Amino acid sequence: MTAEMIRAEDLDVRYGDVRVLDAVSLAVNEGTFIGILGPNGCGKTTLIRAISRVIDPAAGAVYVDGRDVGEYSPRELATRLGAVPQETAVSFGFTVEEIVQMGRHPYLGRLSSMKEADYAVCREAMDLTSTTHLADRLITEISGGERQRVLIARALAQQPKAMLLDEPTSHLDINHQIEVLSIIRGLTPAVTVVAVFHDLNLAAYFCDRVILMEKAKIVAVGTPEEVLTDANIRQVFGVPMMVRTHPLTGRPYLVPRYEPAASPTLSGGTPVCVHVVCGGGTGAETMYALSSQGYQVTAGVLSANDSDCTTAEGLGIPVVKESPFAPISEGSLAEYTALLKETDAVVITEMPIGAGNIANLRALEQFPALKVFVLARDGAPLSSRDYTGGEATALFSSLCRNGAVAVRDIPALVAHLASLRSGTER
Ligand SMILES: Nc1ncnc2c1ncn2[C@@H]1O[C@H](COP(=O)(O)OP(=O)(O)OP(=O)(O)O)[C@@H](O)[C@H]1O
Repeated sequence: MTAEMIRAEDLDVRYGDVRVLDAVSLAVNEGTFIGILGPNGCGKTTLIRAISRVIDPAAGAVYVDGRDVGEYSPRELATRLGAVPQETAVSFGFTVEEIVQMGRHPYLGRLSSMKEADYAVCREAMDLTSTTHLADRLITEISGGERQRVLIARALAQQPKAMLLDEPTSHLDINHQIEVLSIIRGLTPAVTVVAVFHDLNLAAYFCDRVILMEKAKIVAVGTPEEVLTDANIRQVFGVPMMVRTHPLTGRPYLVPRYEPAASPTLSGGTPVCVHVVCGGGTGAETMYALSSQGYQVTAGVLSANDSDCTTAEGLGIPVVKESPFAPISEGSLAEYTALLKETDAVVITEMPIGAGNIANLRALEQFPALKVFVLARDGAPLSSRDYTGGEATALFSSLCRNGAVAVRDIPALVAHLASLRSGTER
């Protein structure tokens, strides 16, 4: 069984009357990389500080490597826990090399000085963090990002069994974010790592497990897949997200989207429904724009491996799906026509039309009263996308005779839909 490196039990921390940690418990297994996430002010730094005994909790206990932190001398604790604080302002007058060498203090006797082995550990720590070239510079005269890497080097020089890092990448550019987190990741499993993150995607990629905090409490713990769900992020940060699996890493990645404004309604008070007929990525922008503005969007029929299908699902849009490369089946067609009966308008994007999806257009002929908008953002003639030998072009002509409206861009589409909403176009 994996041993626990850090255990916190029922931690309570207050500042005056304000409780900033409320009965927080957590267990961190040896050798893992845990990310702590949560909105500003929820207590992430306080939790890190309480674990490293920078602050004393009003109640609760912390165990590091099987012992109550209160039983360690500060020196002993420093050989178990290396802390990299959020605040990177450090004392005036020290060189980078001296700052890193401070990491060896827990190993030195009161009067003993650094030995070759201690210098070697410091050199390695500086090497790992790409700070060797800064050795003689004053800590006050380097950039925030460089300082952050120096403080990581100092913590590494402590050769701790666990590292606690408070936003270790907050001052780093993307290159150094990845470099530093790769270094930290590389420390595991020899070192256990607990790090506060603001970037959900970096946490999703680098961490084995994540902890999600909200208002002084932990609200979710688990793998990034388990914790970083749209529902959890929406609850804690109030931001709706599209959660996908990164095609290259297999890890979740999150893209924020706008919370729909108050749902537009038809004059009768019901939400405006818009069905998007799309494919091959031509529908993403339309679905996103309309759902962001509170329209009740549906989509399809789409092949299950079409990127528009993935987008619809990511946006929580009901979508009629068909098996990849199969023609539209009777079942899908029935689902599609059921949606058409309920919708207020249909938008056709600039998708290529072939034998696989022509049924999407044929079905529209059964609903001559339906308001149809044809997006023509690329200005290309329909014939250039018609792979049906002319049937699609003929169907479009017929739709236009029935009053389908060509719109040149999404703002124009939204303007039409808004007049639908106000009842002037019905
Ligand atoms: N020394 C202090 N005195 C009084 N209140 C404090 C002190 N330090 C933090 N707080 C308050 O405690 C709460 C938690 O702060 P903490 O720094 O732990 O949050 P955080 O989740 O790390 O936030 P951020 O993401 O902004 O860094 C906040 O409301 C903060 O204002």
